[in-house]
Amino acid sequence: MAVLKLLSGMFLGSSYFSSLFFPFFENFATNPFQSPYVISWHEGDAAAFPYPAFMLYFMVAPRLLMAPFGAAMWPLPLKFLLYHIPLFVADLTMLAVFIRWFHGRSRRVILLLWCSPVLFYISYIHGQLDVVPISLLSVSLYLLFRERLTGSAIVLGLGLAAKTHLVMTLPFFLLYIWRHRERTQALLSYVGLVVLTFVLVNMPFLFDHAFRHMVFENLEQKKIGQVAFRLARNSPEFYAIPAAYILLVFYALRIKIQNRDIFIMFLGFAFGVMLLFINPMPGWYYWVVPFLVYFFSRASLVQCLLFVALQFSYLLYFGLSPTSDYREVFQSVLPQFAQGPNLYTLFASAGFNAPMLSDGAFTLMQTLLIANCLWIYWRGIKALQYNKFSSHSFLIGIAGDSGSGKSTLTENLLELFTPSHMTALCGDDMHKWQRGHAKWKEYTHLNPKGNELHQELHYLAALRQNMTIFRRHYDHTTGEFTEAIAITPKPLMVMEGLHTFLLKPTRTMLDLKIFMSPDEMLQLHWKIQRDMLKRGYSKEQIIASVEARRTDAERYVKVQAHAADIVFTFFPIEPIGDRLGDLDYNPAVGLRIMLSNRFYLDPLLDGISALYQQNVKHYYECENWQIIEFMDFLPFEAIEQIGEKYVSDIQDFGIYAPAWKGGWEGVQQIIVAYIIFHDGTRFPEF
Ligand SMILES: Nc1ncnc2c1ncn2[C@@H]1O[C@H](COP(=O)(O)OP(=O)(O)OP(=O)(O)O)[C@@H](O)[C@H]1O
Ligand SMILES: O=C(CO)[C@H](O)[C@H](O)COP(=O)(O)O
Repeated sequence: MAVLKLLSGMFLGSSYFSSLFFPFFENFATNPFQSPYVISWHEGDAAAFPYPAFMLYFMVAPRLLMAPFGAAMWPLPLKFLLYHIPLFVADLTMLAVFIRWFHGRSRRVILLLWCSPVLFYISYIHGQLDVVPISLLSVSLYLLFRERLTGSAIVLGLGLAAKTHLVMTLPFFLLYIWRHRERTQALLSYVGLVVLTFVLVNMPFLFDHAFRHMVFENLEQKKIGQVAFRLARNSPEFYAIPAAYILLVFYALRIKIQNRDIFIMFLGFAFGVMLLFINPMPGWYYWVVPFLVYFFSRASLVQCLLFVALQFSYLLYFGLSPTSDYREVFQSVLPQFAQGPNLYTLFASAGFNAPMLSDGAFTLMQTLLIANCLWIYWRGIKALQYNKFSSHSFLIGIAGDSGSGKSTLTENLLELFTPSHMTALCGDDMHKWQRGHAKWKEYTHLNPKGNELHQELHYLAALRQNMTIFRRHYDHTTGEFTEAIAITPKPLMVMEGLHTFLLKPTRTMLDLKIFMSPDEMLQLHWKIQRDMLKRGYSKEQIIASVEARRTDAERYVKVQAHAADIVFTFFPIEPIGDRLGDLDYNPAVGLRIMLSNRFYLDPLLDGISALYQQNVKHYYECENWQIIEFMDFLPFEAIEQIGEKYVSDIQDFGIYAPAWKGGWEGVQQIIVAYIIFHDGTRFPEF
């Protein structure tokens, strides 16, 4: 395919390429210190090159590099080849981005994107340059989704400096950044960098009247104002395309661009609007096809037929249109054939109704474009609506005794789901009194009487209704409460504490309940280490406090295990003995996971067993439970591989580089994430 593309680029090309772009590039290549925009302008060729400077530099780079090797005298096909190398590089770059996005679906991406007949025709037969800005757009998006905002802004600025149409994407970028960062400063720096890059790249030409006229006031842009109508005879014109575009931006504002799919769907729509309303140039379809590929890469083969039909109708229409260049593109290899009448003229002279054929093909193409857009709408928005996180936060409760590993698990979940998708609340914030208060002699921290559990219930109910709450925090380093801080609901909320499922209504409200129940000695060992290092207690104080709270731990904390959906039990592989509390002793541990038998985990467990034979034991116990035991530690690479394969929904959720951990912490992340995204949580308790 690569060879075919380059060969085609060498020998074929419409007059756009050969009569407009090619002489323009040659002007610049032979005289790089004189503005080719000014030359074309003086020669009356105002439409020669409607693109800003980055497109010029990028397209002419190989030709300039080859200048010392006599490229000026090379035969035409070789020069054409030089000018197609940048298109080829852009094409390959976009393919690389898509392959990164769709791990495990590279064959489909290669088929739909790299082998797309429409994209092939546009770049290597017709000779339009749209692959360059679209490829830069895909790189900018790639960097954005990896949270590399600076790189993304610079590449978007370069994209704008390749084709100004890209400015249409900017509002969607900003909405996405706002959704993820919620900082005006992030927006301002992003826009600033985009504009700065654009200005710097174009600086050598910005003061030319010729450049400004050719780039900012060209015929293509004027087409945007062509679709207009007057509501009354003397009323002003109503421009349909800007109106449709503004409505689209408002729609994006309303539904909030929260993940990659929705973002890309809006870009597809924004360009789709242009194509639908204006009689499109062949190259314009480059603005929508890659976004369709994005969605069809994950569709069934039957659904892909819709996309195939669109491409077929495109080739049909641009073959039957009165301006078809299907013969003209052969001008440098078969000049006589190229000058012959095109299909439209042939049909007309053979007595067929050529205008009707052409209009019919146009109608088919545009209808299929609408159908394709509706399909990606369904894929992007409807999937979001069905998604369990769209209407209210998904609440995860984590309960367990002091030092049982609640905060550690919460931290690992927070790293995986990121603070833009998850917020954690700590139950200790609901203690009634600060450290040292006389009441703590009457009640232990494990006694519900020492905690505002009903207030916590109100907080949870408010968050569930998407309301912001104001809540103080208990600072363990000072033993004091902080000022109340605002907590806004996120799609995932973790509530961790000693009594998270003690009240019945709280239990009912939680979507997933996790109980931490490590081996007693291990828990004591962990608690001693943590409280000595982080909370300033001595080993003796800690042991005395655990003893004093033992009855309350049994009565109020451990009883919650029966209400859990998942119970994690860590145990030491060897007895801890007299090394209890040694700060430098980290005992090797195993993990036993007890889960409600309503979760269907076989696909995940079979997958893990296939990867790591003999590692997983899975069995059912009593009437409510199933047990998973891992025989061996799973290294980071294994967790990452399992996560990629079995928790791929995390990408639809907007997390494209999940922070998996190795070992047991990774296993906990996998189990929790798998259950969140899979059907287990869809079934209520019967
Ligand atoms: N999976 C684990 N592997 C190794 N160490 C762990 C693990 N989980 C917890 N620990 C150790 O136990 C200590 C206590 O854990 P953590 O702070 O998460 O408990 P907690 O239940 O939140 O306690 P508290 O309710 O008192 O705040 C941690 O400092 C950590 O060193
Ligand atoms: O049980 C506890 C945490 O779950 C703590 O003992 C309780 O929060 C009091 O903390 P501190 O000793 O730092 O004042």
